[in-house]
Amino acid sequence: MGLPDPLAQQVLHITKLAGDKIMAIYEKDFAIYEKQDTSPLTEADLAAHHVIVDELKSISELPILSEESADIDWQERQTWQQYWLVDPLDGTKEFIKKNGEFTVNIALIDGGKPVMGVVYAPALNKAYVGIEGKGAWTEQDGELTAISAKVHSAGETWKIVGSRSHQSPEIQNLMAQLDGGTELVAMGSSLKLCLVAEGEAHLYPRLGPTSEWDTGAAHAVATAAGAKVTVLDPENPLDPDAEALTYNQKESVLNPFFLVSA
Ligand SMILES: Nc1ncnc2c1ncn2[C@@H]1O[C@H](COP(=O)(O)O)[C@@H](OP(=O)(O)O)[C@H]1O
Ligand SMILES: [Mg+2]
Repeated sequence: MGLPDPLAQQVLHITKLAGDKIMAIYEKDFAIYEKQDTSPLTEADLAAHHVIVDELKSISELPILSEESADIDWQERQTWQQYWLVDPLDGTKEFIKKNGEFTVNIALIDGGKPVMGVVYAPALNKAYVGIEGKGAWTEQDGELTAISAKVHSAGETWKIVGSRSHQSPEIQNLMAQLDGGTELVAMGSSLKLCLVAEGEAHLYPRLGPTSEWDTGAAHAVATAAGAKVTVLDPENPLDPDAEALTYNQKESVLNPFFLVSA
């Protein structure tokens, strides 16, 4: 049985096409690039971007905002009710380090909210899909498995997702406010939000810069799996009334700090 939404099925297919382009470059010996002007990262990023844009245009007339073509006027973006938000290759450090934790990200945003998203990690052969009101799944070798965020229960060790690339005193501070032990789970790219979506972690506090395309798709997966993605105030990191993270509501595409919580 496939996904309960033909559009999501098509988007999943598109992320796979982009993943194939990325893997063809990832599997090369990066040393061959030393004598060229280009880098494997740029080549993989652009190859994925082009296939995603071509394929999305063939199935939909909605505008596309991709990290690789993000110079679209705020004047124009303000007119968008729905659009595709794309990060063709998230986790560039992970790609270069060859640890496999990089992703292809496509989100459908409607009225500032991610309503459908696919995150595909080609090197891990694993995809995450979230569809508002219908649920969230992982997909591996054609097999779909429903996922859901798992709320922390009393006495359990808090599993907190952290960046492989940066740590901060604010995160230490947040961890000090939690009752019970804490364990840090390291992960690269948008897979960090997916860990909360699939119940492998309770919290992902992001106290560092990200852009909207870094989070849109995984945000859709997380919320469809029952998690929350809210704006994080470092002074009050566990505020139960924190507002949802939104998209395309301001000129800058930078996200505020945010918290993903099961
Ligand atoms: N100064 C900055 N401004 C905007 N985004 C930034 C940033 N520094 C890091 N990021 C974002 O954080 C992501 C890496 O996060 P992490 O280290 O947690 O995996 C990067 O994704 P890319 O790898 O796609 O560039 C990048 O988009
Ligand atoms: Mg990115």
